[in-house]
Amino acid sequence: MDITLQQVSYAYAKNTPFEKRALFDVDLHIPSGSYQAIIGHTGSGKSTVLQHLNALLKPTDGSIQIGDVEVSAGKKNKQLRKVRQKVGIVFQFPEHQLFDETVLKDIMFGPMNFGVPEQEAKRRAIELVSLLGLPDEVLEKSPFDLSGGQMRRVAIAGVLAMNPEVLVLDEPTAGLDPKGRKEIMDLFYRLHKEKGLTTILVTHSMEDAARYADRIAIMHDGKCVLAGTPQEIFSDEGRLMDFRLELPQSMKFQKKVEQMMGKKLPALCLTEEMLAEELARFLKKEREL
Ligand SMILES: Nc1ncnc2c1ncn2[C@@H]1O[C@H](COP(=O)(O)OP(=O)(O)OP(=O)(O)O)[C@@H](O)[C@H]1O
Repeated sequence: MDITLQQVSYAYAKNTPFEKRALFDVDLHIPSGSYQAIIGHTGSGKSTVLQHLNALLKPTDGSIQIGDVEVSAGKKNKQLRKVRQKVGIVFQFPEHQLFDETVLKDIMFGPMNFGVPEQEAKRRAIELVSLLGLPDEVLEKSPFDLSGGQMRRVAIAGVLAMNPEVLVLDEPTAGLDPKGRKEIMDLFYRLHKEKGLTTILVTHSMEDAARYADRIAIMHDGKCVLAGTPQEIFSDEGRLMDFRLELPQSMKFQKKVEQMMGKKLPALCLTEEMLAEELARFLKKEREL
């Protein structure tokens, strides 16, 4: 399901003394099956864009096409429920939204609320608990008796139980330790690859954007100022600095290595693994000469 923002502008508390314009004429096309990262400094408008992606917010000007549903200013739309079913959002600290007395009931709540039969909702919950690396025993436990990392996984299972076509992730690993972060990010990547799940990641992490995304959009002062592949986005450090952003760590290392060697590596290394491989290839070639 493609998502296209056309000239989207948004103002909070419009027509009040507190009016705050947060988005200005944002154009962005997110093709079905892609992994789109949205990056930008604090207050640049990322969360405001994110809330438009499943029509939690409607543009004050412009329009968004979400699959076959168009959401635009002033237009009443009866299909917003359909959009919310298809576009799942994992908000920051999603465990704050857990509420039911058992993990099983909590995960089943969303799908049953949208008319999925109980047996099917239960089947999904059991499958997802295992997919997220949790033991079966947690199903009958209170979500509030779990560790922070386990609660996060249960909350993610609740979003996945809706079988979304698009998964929107708002800093989904905030507050987790490095191992937990990587496990969760790798899991989302696997779901993206294996199920073709369109994935939209809102993040401050240049590393995650470089490692996982195939497209990156940069938000700056409420505008989408750049969009392209990671190679395109990270090829110009000066431009990134204009938007108060930095290169991913691997590319900073790459620059240091190139300075030490006095030679450039042929490719941009978006991850540390890529840098290690590229360097090994380069040194092998040098030895052969
Ligand atoms: N509920 C709100 N009411 C009024 N202004 C808001 C509200 N939410 C956000 N804003 C303002 O809109 C602008 C964009 O905020 P937004 O939260 O979308 O940025 P962000 O890039 O997600 O920031 P962060 O990285 O800190 O989460 C900011 O100037 C912010 O102060």
